[in-house]
Amino acid sequence: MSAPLPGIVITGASGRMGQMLIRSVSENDRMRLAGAVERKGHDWVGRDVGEAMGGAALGVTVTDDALSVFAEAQAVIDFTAPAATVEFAHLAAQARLCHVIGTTGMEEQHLAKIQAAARHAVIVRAGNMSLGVNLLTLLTEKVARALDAEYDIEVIEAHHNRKVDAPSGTALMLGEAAARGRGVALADVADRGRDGITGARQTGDIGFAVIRGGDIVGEHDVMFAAAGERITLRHVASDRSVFARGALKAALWGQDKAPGEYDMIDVLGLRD
Ligand SMILES: NC(=O)C1=CN([C@@H]2O[C@H](COP(=O)(O)OP(=O)(O)OC[C@H]3O[C@@H](n4cnc5c(N)ncnc54)[C@H](OP(=O)(O)O)[C@@H]3O)[C@@H](O)[C@H]2O)C=CC1
Ligand SMILES: O=C(O)C1=N[C@H](C(=O)O)C[C@H](O)C1
Repeated sequence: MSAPLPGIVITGASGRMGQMLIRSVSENDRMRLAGAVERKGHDWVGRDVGEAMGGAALGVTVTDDALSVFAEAQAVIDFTAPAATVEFAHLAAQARLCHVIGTTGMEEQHLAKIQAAARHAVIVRAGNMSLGVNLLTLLTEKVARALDAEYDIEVIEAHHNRKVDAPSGTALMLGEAAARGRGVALADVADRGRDGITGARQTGDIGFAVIRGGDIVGEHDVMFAAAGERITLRHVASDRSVFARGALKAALWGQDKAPGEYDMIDVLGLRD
């Protein structure tokens, strides 16, 4: 008899990523959809998640009781909001299932709680789950290491008009990679908001610029600008399925790992 397929729970089921993940999990023959979670009072709670999405029934009823579905599953994929993710991390640690976190906009207080939860369960967290962006972080680090501070580093990101956090999680990942390449701490050199008489750019700063508009899925440039030349590394996501693909891979990868916090570089086997 073959082993049962790992059961996957999706939180924030009605969201842009939630719906993409429900579709991806239910179409994947290496896993089964084990639950769909929405917040208390949401009008999807109590409905079949496939029907709530406007399609065929999937045999999974949306619940607001996360722990009840976590207890019967092997992984939860969570693209929601920082406060919700901290709560889910606590429940996932209780149920000892793998928690894949795509949520961005985390502050220190959220990260500390997630780190505590990772003592009891596997957590895979990344501001961007796509293969392309994770490769781009490695390239960014390498280019930043090769160039001196005469090359001004600017990270430019563009997203849809519903996005609530800025700079994006991906932009911050790329900024961290550039800072690592330079051998500095991003917190010491990040320039995140320019407006008015800002003074000239400080040598060594890593600047961030943010665009919000329409239905842009996610675009990121890392620019290295010097006198007489400019290098730009670019990633363009045109479909959210690239994020879902990485998240599903992470959920399977996490099944036999020891408790701890991991990222997509671990999942993709790209760590030196
Ligand atoms: N790491 C990656 O690769 C990617 C990360 N993201 C990140 O994922 C997150 C979600 O993005 P997106 O899908 O576009 O956002 P949406 O706003 O479309 O979806 C968020 C979902 O989470 C739900 N939610 C919020 N709080 C709770 C809660 N307490 N309990 C249950 N559900 C809750 C929302 O419900 P409600 O509508 O009721 O508020 C909503 O359904 C963002 O942080 C985004 O930056 C996005 C794409 C890729
Ligand atoms: O909110 C989004 O949409 C996205 N968020 C992530 C981020 O903050 O970088 C990843 C992706 O760019 C889409």
